[in-house]
Amino acid sequence: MKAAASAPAKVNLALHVTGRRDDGYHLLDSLVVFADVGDRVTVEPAPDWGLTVTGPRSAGVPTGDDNLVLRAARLAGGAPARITLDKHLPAAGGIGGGSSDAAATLRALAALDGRALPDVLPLGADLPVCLPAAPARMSGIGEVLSPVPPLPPLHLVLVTPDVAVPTGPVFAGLARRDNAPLPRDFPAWRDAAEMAQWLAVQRNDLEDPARATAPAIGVALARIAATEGCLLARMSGSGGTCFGIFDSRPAADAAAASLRAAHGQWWVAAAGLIPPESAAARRL
Ligand SMILES: C[C@@](CO)(OP(=O)(O)O)[C@H](O)COP(=O)(O)OP(=O)(O)OC[C@H]1O[C@@H](n2ccc(N)nc2=O)[C@H](O)[C@@H]1O
Ligand SMILES: Nc1ncnc2c1ncn2[C@@H]1O[C@H](COP(=O)(O)OP(=O)(O)O)[C@@H](O)[C@H]1O
Repeated sequence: MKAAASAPAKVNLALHVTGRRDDGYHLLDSLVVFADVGDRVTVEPAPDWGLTVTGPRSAGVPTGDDNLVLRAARLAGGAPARITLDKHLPAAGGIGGGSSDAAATLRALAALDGRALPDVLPLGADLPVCLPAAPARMSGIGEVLSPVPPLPPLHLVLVTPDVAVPTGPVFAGLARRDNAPLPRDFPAWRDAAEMAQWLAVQRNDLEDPARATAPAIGVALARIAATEGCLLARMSGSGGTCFGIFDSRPAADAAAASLRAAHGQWWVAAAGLIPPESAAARRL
């Protein structure tokens, strides 16, 4: 018997850094959504824990105990399983690959034999939001999740220039750590254009330090913004994945095709959002 779960790409539509705790972790205020592209995790009972990493983005992904998939599975407890991780998302890209994989592993193990999903695991600030994989306002250092108004249909183009951007050094490069939070109340956005307008006055405070580390991010943002129909171009997480917002799938597909043609070494994907609370969608 096998069970599988999808690990959708996490996208920080806005990410404000509002402070820093005594332990060095930063306080965040972020609007997080999940795209319908991602990795896939399959589990099957086995005498011992094991991991195989496959797929077009498997190169360089750890295959041992340092992979978040195995760490999450062991910490959650229960009977061991053989885990296959099919990697489609670029690692170290600001779209939560490792955290989303870890969350998908926990969902797949729960589907396999009914074991409980742990509430808290010491596995990274992004894991809590990746467990439900639903749109959320994320604060604290990532552990405080609150609901957001229903989102309008959004079509994204995700672009990872050919750079891996480690998260810690980007936080360390912040010029200010006491930036303003997102507005207290979020409006009910009626369509993609209205949402893009609202997001345009929000920020990703990690963009400047990430661009300083990896200038290709600035190039990607400019190229996405210049595609036809792009309503807004921004960076997700600590980068280097950037995204454009479009109001239709054909517009997103056309932009993705032109970016792919011009930048063969970039990872480019057109995507929609996974429907909130949809377990079926998470099994993509
Ligand atoms: C920035 C965000 C935004 O969603 O996304 P990514 O760029 O990783 O996708 C996350 O907060 C990243 O979460 P995650 O990747 O799980 O981070 P962790 O492993 O916990 O931390 C890696 C390093 O980032 C810094 N860090 C992370 C989160 C946070 N709130 N404050 C921090 O200062 C710390 O230096 C830490 O050592
Ligand atoms: N399942 C995994 N997929 C990708 N990277 C992983 C995984 N498990 C551990 N890692 C390590 O975590 C680092 C950060 O990767 P990732 O979680 O994809 O990035 P980000 O935090 O920028 O979203 C990688 O450089 C890699 O060494």
